[in-house]
Amino acid sequence: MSNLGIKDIDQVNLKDRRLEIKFGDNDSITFEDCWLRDHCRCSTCYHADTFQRAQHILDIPDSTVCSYCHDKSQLTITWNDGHKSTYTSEFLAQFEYGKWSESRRLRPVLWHGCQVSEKVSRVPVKQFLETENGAKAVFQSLLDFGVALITGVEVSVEGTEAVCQALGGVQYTLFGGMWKFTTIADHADTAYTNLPLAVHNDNTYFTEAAGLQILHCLEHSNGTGGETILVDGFYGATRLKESSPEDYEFLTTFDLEAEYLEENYHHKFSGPVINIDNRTKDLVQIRYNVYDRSAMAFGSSEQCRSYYRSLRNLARYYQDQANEWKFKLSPGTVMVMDNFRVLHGRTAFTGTRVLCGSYVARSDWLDKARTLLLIK
Ligand SMILES: C[N+](C)(C)CCCC[C@H](N)C(=O)O
Ligand SMILES: O=C(O)CCC(=O)C(=O)O
Repeated sequence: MSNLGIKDIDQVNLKDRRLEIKFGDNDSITFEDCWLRDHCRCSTCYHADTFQRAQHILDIPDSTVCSYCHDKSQLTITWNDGHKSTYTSEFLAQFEYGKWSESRRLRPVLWHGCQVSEKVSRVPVKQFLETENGAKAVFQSLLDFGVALITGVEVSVEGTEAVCQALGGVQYTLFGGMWKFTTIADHADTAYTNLPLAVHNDNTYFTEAAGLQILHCLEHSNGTGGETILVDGFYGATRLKESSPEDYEFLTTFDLEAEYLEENYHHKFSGPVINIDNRTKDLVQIRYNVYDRSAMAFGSSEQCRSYYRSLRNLARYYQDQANEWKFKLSPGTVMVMDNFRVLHGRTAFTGTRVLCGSYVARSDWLDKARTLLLIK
């Protein structure tokens, strides 16, 4: 018992078909024999160079523990078919369920109103592109608040593209890769007008909506308006859960259909407006765009009425001016937002207003955050 480090193996007991491992800090983890055999890291079972399992799940023998021995730093099992597996204490200690599960949760910091402006990172483009700390500041701000600003960017599509690439890579959609838009109707969407747009998420009609949306205002001349409005979709959903739990429940389970129609294009997807993680019940994605809802049939009058009641109750939080962060984008500052969380809109405008930007897939920006060790 003496001189044990925190994650040293202290004791191992075999009970039925599971091994209970006690660590130096009195934590204990119980592993099923099938799990242990599946997690054997020997070169027959695991390609250490590609980090992939080497055996098909159907080829892993249903074996039992024949004998085992351990010291502080590792456990070795001899299986009844003669195979030997060795596991380090460090490897095994990661799989305490509560800690493992907690380590995978994202921890968004909910916000409402313009005070978030003081918290969101504003990172000079050179620091973002060339330093690890600059990149970390941008991705941490996206993880915390769902928004980051990058300053001093060259006022051009090319200058913006360099930023989009570093955020995870330009995602190609029907709107193009890097897009530039103004009041010319290049696509069948009100974004391409000077009309106001109430806050929304983009791509509610895709099987997977874009992860990030990047917007850079290249020009706004001879006119007024065109202010950007941002709202934290997780904040409104959380408030709805407190005030009307049945509406929250409805919006997490009812599949709302959304669609995009244009000549030669017809996207359609059905899914909940509020998406939660099955395991933790944490919010994962808000899929909210009142304009892109398709015309739907309902299974019962009760379902139809619940739909209107719950969506309106959520919309009240999203339309509440007290929850808005409203500001004017200016040339040189690139705005990045998490399209799974933050709703964006704009006020009507006059004059010549040109924006450019792109989408980035969620998998691709989370990959950047993970390689920077900001998430597991
Ligand atoms: C960003 N960009 C101008 C290219 C397209 C905007 C599309 C907005 C659309 N109503 C949607 O919900 O997806
Ligand atoms: O014009 C803007 O500022 C935003 C446009 C918009 O909401 C969109 O492209 O989805």
